[in-house]
Formats: sequence, C-alpha cells, structure tokens
Amino acid sequence: MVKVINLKWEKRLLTNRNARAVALDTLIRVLEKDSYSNISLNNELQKAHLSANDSNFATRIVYGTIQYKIYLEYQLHDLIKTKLKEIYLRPLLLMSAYQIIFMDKVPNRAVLNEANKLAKQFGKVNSNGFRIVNGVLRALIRRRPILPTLDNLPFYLSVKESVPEWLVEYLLKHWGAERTASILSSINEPAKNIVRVSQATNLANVISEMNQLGFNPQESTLNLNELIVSHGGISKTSLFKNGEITIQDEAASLAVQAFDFVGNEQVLDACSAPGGKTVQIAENIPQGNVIALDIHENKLHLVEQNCQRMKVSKRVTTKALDARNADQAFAAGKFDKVLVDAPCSGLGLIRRKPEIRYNKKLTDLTDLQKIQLQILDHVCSLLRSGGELVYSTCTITQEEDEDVVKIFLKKHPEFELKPFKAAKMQAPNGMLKILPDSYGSDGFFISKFVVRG
Ligand SMILES: C[S@@+](CC[C@H](N)C(=O)[O-])C[C@H]1O[C@@H](n2cnc3c(N)ncnc32)[C@H](O)[C@@H]1O
Repeated sequence: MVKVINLKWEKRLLTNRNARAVALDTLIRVLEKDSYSNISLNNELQKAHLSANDSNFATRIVYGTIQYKIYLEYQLHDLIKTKLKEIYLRPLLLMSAYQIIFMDKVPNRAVLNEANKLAKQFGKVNSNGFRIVNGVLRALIRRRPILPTLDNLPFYLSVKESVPEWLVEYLLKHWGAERTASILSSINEPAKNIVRVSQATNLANVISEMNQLGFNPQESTLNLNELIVSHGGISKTSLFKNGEITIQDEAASLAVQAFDFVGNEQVLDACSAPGGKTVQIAENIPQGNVIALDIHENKLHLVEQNCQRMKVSKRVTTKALDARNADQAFAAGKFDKVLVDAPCSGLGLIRRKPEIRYNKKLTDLTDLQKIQLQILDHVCSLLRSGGELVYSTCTITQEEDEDVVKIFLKKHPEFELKPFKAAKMQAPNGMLKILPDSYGSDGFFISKFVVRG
C-alpha cells in the first residue's frame, strides 16, 4: 500500500503517544465490554488531559475503528493464526489496521512502533502479544485490502460498507441493489456539521457572525433555518451559548415544521428528551405551552437545559411519564397538537452514531413497532377535534414507519393522514421519508394526522 507520509505529522505523533493508549482503552470498553463509545471516550479523554490535536486523533481512531469494524475484521481474519487470548489484542489489531488502511497521513512504521509499545504496556508479564501484533500488522501492510467476491452481494456489501449482513439484506429487499449500495456508501461519509437557527433570531445576522468566525455557513437543501457549517466547534461560540443556534439535523427539524402553528397552542411532546423538538415547538408558540414527557426522568434535565439555553423555558413544562399512561394523566381533548417523536431503531442516524449498526437486530423492528403503536394509542385521545398529530422516527424501516401508520389508521378510523409542507419539503400523501443518501441528512420519517372532519 502506498501512503503519502507527512513528516510533521509523524514527528507529532511519535512525541504524543497517549492518544493511542486512550483510543485503545476506549475500544477495549466498547468492543469487549459493550460500553457506549461516547461515554467511554469522554471518560478516557477526561482522565488523559490530551492536547486538542491528540484528543482529535484519539477520537478519529475510536470512531473510525468502530465504523469500519466488520471491514477491518475481514482484513485481519486470515492473518491471525492464533487465538487472541488477551482482551486488548483484538481492539489493538483493529485500531492499528484502521490507521494503516484509512489514515493516509500516519506512516505505517509509526503504527507498528506504537502498536508494539501498546502491546507491551497492555499485555500481561511475559506475554507474547507484541509478537502477534507485529506479525499480523506486517502481513497486513504487505497485502492490499481485500473484499469478498460479488457472487454473494449481501456479504460483499456487508464487508465493503461494514454493515451487518441482516441489514444489507433488509435494504436490498426494500430498495434494490443500486439504492442499497448508494445508501450504504452514504452512511459512511462524514456527517455534516449542521445547526438550526432559532426562530427568535435574525438569520442574516447569524450568517454574518458565522462568516466572521470562519464557519462558512451554507444553506440547507431541506430547510430554511438550518445552516451547514464547515467544521465542528460551533457549540463553543457565543451564538450557541446565547441560544441563537442549536445543533439539530436538517431532516429531524422538519417534524415540527409539519405542524401548522397559530401561536397560542397547547402542545404535548410525548417523547421529548433531549429536547431538540421541544425547543423548536416552543419557538413556534409564543403564547402557548408545551408539556414535554419522557419515560426516563434522568433525561429531562437535558430538555430543561436545552430550553433554558434557547430561552423558551417559560413555555415548557417537563414531566417524567411513560407516554403509554398519558391518557390517565391528562384530560381527553386537552391538546391542540401532539408530537410523537418515537423511540425507534435509530437506523437513520448511523452516519452520526456508527455503532448503532451493530447493536440492532431484525426482531427489534417489530418489538419497537409495538411500543410505537402503544404510545400512539394512548396519546391520540388527548387531541382536541381538529387538532394535529405528528408521528416521526429517526429510522427508515417500513415496520416502524409506514406499517405503524397503516396499523394506527386501521385501529383509529377517526384519524386520517393530512398532506403537509415542511420548510422546503412537501408531503402530498401525509408521509415524508428521507433516506440518508437523498440529501446527506439523517434518515427520517414524518407523518401527519388529523381527526376526520
Ligand atoms: C427519538 S428520542 C426523542 C428525541 C426528541 N424528540 C428530540 O427531538 O430531542 C425518543 C425519546 O423517547 C423516550 N421514550 C422511550 N419510550 C418512551 C415512552 N414509553 N414514553 C415516553 N418517552 C419514551 C426516550 O427516552 C427518548 O428520549
């Protein structure tokens, strides 16, 4: 494999070795102990006190290794001739393979040297782990990356895009070979840095300030108040701290825009944490109120923090409640609008959260469908006649999206789908599905209902 070697990078990497140890510690937790990547990485970064560059380097190794786990395992599989007994070995081989194959600026000999040292540091006394690591990585460097043959398309795509085979088969069944390949390659692209500008703020002023700060904001294709910025770090700006902008995907924010607001409504946000859409609803109803539920009491402080920062707290009340009990807690017909942004498989978010792909299985889709339908069953009576119900998910599966709509309508013939316009998007049949390759946004589903007149 030919790599362009940047000597400045090499020197920096060799003098700052801790980044890789942080990455390895994190990956041991995530890959061998099923911990969450963001929590484990934050904990390890906090302990290590790395420079900003080294933190970025460790972060890239962790997320890249997780993102390409299946692909990397395939590269290493026939090079590993012995049982990997020590817990650090598999994560170390995977993260080293990631650097060799994907990080062009990192010289292979730096990867080898550092892997060697980490093997000695993490291995037991008298362990021969460093020899295994050395042998496998040298063999990998000699050989080019490989892929399975195309004869078995699901397996080929599973390895190539590092997505479990069941999910590839699912996509193939629903969208065919060409679209599946497009969806899969798009979810491995870097996620956009995207912000939503508060409706209480002047968009032109925000754009001008972002330009001054070097964020080079660009218009979103989907949405009016969303801006794509050139790089991360926006949450450190005063625009963010003062509640003029928030971080919200351009497809996700369409769900609230599917409502036709008057401005004084009573709204129920049935599944609200961390509160992105609660804030957005509150911005639309200067004389109204939102009740924001979540089953997990410990997540409600995120909703409250978000509302406070975005200066809409006065119009929001949070309440820990299983939405499946909402019809016992509130009077029938109390609300003008109800949003069910349901718990779901989250498969529309794979680009942002690479491990989602490994945590889900086919049966989850129907298990989640049951919960989604139960929530809808128990909130729909809370809507006043003429009120609007929006059901949305951050997934793209038929079971959790169109099938939920179909089953709900069958059980509740008093409801019908309502065509809607949300920012730059139209949903003439009352449903809008955005696949991750359509606009480079999250995959998202929105449906809107009204009580039949
Ligand atoms: C997709 S997230 C909501 C995201 C949120 N609407 C936003 O825009 O920030 C789904 C939320 O539903 C909550 N949840 C799951 N089951 C629930 C239930 N039975 N009742 C209420 N909330 C539930 C989860 O804790 C999670 O916070």
